[in-house]
Amino acid sequence: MTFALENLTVLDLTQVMAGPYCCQLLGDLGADVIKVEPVGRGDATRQATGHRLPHGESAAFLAVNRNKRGIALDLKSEAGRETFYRLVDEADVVVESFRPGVAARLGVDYPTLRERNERIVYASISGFGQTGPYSQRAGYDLIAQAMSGIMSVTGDAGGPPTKSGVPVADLSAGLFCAVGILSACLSRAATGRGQAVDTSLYDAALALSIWETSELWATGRAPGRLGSAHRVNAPYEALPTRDGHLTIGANNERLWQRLCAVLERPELPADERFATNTDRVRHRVELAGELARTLRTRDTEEWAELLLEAGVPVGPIRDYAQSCADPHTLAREMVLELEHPTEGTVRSLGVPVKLSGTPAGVRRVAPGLGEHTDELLRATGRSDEEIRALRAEGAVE
Ligand SMILES: CC(C)(COP(=O)(O)OP(=O)(O)OC[C@H]1O[C@@H](n2cnc3c(N)ncnc32)[C@H](O)[C@@H]1OP(=O)(O)O)[C@@H](O)C(=O)NCCC(=O)NCCSC(=O)C(=O)O
Repeated sequence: MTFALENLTVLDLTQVMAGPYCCQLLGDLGADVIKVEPVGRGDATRQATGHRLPHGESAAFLAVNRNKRGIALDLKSEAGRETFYRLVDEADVVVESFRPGVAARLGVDYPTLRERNERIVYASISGFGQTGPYSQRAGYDLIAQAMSGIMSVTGDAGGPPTKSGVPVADLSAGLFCAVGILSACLSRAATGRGQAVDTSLYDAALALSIWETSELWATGRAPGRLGSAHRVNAPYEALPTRDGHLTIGANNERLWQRLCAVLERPELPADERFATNTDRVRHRVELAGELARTLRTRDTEEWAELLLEAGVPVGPIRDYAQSCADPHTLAREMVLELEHPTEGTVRSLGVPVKLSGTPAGVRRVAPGLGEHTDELLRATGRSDEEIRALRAEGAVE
């Protein structure tokens, strides 16, 4: 076996980011992912205004659709739907991220597909889930971050509500969905039956809010914004140096003592305001002021070197140009260079899970719209003549 999921066939009906990211992850781990897109336009991200590579490809589309083959089907036509059903007969997993109700209208909902293939694992990603008062609403990452509470705790105290810089609701919905799919596949190995997997951006965003909800339930008060600081540990935040900021995470007694030793501030651990972690959290602003007073005497790099030598977890704040060029990033294969047929060399993020026996890998760049339509139709038993007829009636592209 070369790849962990090489025996898994996934039909990817998803669009934009959360669903495509989930399916790409399965593809990175070796699944045969077949992206099924509408004829003519494809996934909205192909067209969306956004960053274009020199020959016109959407950078965002390429970023979440590698390791997939592509077929374009008009699921509103009978022939297109029948073609999809043939793919379902041979597939293990279907993933969709339509607005709830759309899959049923298209005839690709779970009850319909289960009739064709009772082993199918059917995963849905939606804004708010398949049940509950908001289930019929469309959803985006921004809305989930707002309504879950994430925006109320992001940003500086006293500042405006802020969205996380990366779409955490989308990405975590994709990740939770992948965990759900793999769990359902393991369960199917024992029972022979598939099941539905229901994940949403909203549930995922709330599920990430571990410290925040534990604070709410422990204190009875909704937590507020803390900038870069931690809710229950101190010192643990970005602190100013002579030329910038350094993030310092000295959130146990040993690390706290070492930090004070490197800063040559032995009076701080003796100060009763800072005696225990609870005291330090309570007096966090004063503590940050004390630490900043010393940290401002040297540059970020100098402090980082001294503190790392003492084993204190610290790091400078960098932009993506810096992090992507870091030798450590490259050593961990977290930036890959792939060959695209029209764009030449394109960069892509590496896979953050390293499997020792069946390592994940990138086998192909994102497909063009309908790039593998013919080969996939042939695999479902269609003759060249039938393929021509399907294409002529607009059922496939
Ligand atoms: C993303 C959306 C808001 C986009 O809304 P819409 O543009 O209205 O798309 P919908 O899903 O409702 O439906 C798309 C329409 O395309 C039709 N459709 C889709 N595929 C096909 C094919 N293959 N053939 C024919 N027709 C098709 C489908 O029937 C619908 O038409 P009709 O049948 O005629 O209605 C919604 O899909 C949604 O809430 N999705 C779930 C959550 C999600 O994944 N959100 C985006 C995460 S990314 C994100 O947040 C971010 O990047 O930021």
